[in-house]
Amino acid sequence: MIPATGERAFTLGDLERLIGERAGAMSDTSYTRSLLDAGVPRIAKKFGEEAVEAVIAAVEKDRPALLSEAADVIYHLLVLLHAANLSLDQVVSELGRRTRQSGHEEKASRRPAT
Ligand SMILES: N=c1c2ncn([C@@H]3O[C@H](COP(=O)(O)OP(=O)(O)OP(=O)(O)O)[C@@H](O)[C@H]3O)c2ncn1[C@@H]1O[C@H](COP(=O)(O)O)[C@@H](O)[C@H]1O
Repeated sequence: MIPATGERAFTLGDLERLIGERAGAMSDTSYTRSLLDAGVPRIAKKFGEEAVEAVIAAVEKDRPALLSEAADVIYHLLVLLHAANLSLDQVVSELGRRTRQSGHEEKASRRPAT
């Protein structure tokens, strides 16, 4: 059950559940459903466009725009994961696995030191 505004903090898990629910709606009433109908390549393209818009906002130091574009990026990523049959839990598990070493260590382990 997704909380009403003010009941408790909204979470990414809530958004993932909402996306799963809206996947069962009609495309004329749900943007989520219309994205899913368009397929993974189209959703991936939308995700990329939103990411570029976030990049532009960051480079222009437009914090309100970056906040808004970051929300668009996360929403479209969760729709993309849903379409690819991957869950937020799986992504979080992968992030958890990575906490065993720093990003610098991980990168260094990919190629011989020069
Ligand atoms: N968080 C979001 C969310 N963020 C962004 N968007 C939509 O993403 C779209 C991106 O806008 P753009 O202007 O970049 O793209 P566009 O011009 O509309 O699309 P194209 O012409 O490029 O295809 C807009 O239609 C936004 O409304 C979202 N749509 C839905 N949600 C969440 O999903 C829930 C279910 O939505 P529906 O599936 O539409 O009921 C909503 O209640 C929200 O919680």
